[in-house]
Amino acid sequence: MTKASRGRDHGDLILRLRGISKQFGAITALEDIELDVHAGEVVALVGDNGAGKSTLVKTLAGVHQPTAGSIQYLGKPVTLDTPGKALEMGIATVFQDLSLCENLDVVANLFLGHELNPWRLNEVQMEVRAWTLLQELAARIPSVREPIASLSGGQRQTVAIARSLLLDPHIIMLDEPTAALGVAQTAEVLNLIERVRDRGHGVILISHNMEDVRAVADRIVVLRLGRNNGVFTPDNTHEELVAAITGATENSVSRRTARILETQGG
Ligand SMILES: Nc1ncnc2c1ncn2[C@@H]1O[C@H](COP(=O)(O)OP(=O)(O)OP(=O)(O)O)[C@@H](O)[C@H]1O
Repeated sequence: MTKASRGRDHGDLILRLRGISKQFGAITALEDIELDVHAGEVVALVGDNGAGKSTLVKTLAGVHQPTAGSIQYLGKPVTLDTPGKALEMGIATVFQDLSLCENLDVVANLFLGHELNPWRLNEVQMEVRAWTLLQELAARIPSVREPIASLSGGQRQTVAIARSLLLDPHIIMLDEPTAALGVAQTAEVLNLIERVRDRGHGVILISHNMEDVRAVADRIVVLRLGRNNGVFTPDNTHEELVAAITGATENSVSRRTARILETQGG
């Protein structure tokens, strides 16, 4: 679980996508996508409905195979054939449905699917490990013996994120982690994302909420109609982001660009 176990340093390039395209029959979901993710950074992936965010995440999660392009992972070209392979290589995904078992407690959910793990932990060891991890993440879970059904939306998201960290992934992808959460719970999840980043994981955050994105992202990658449409930082204005997302031509960015061109033109 330690950083050293995967030999990762903040700033290391973990993932590099070049020219990634994905066709579903006649539909082009992704075209010529570029994306870099470094250790210890939060890259937000934003775009309107149908922009290709889910397709890109599923491609990295080993669910979809790209039709064209290359994926470099830790400096080597890789093929992510299956979800199992992506996970094993250190690319974890927390999908929107969270895949938690309502009737099981936090410990059971954390270790669900890890039955074939090398640790072979007993109940007590699992409980200790669950507590340690949640404490490291400063997660506000009342008790690890609490069934998921009694937790809030933010706490469920926390459990799902903690579970994905058990195998110490290099990359963790979060699909709309704050959707349907209230203000306080959203703040809790955003804090958690920062702590995940501080542990040196590369975080890919999909969100429709620009406030959340601007609060935690180091870089904001905009997709539009399946293509890259700019890389921004939280220093960019809301209008600039919205313009890139919607492709609006008459907006502050286009006006500013026009002014600059006019000045340069004399
Ligand atoms: N399995 C599939 N078969 C056919 N077309 C698909 C499939 N999955 C996605 N698409 C299409 O690919 C395009 C990109 O969809 P995708 O779900 O990746 O967008 P998105 O940015 O995640 O949108 P949303 O925010 O609505 O989830 C859309 O036109 C969609 O209809």
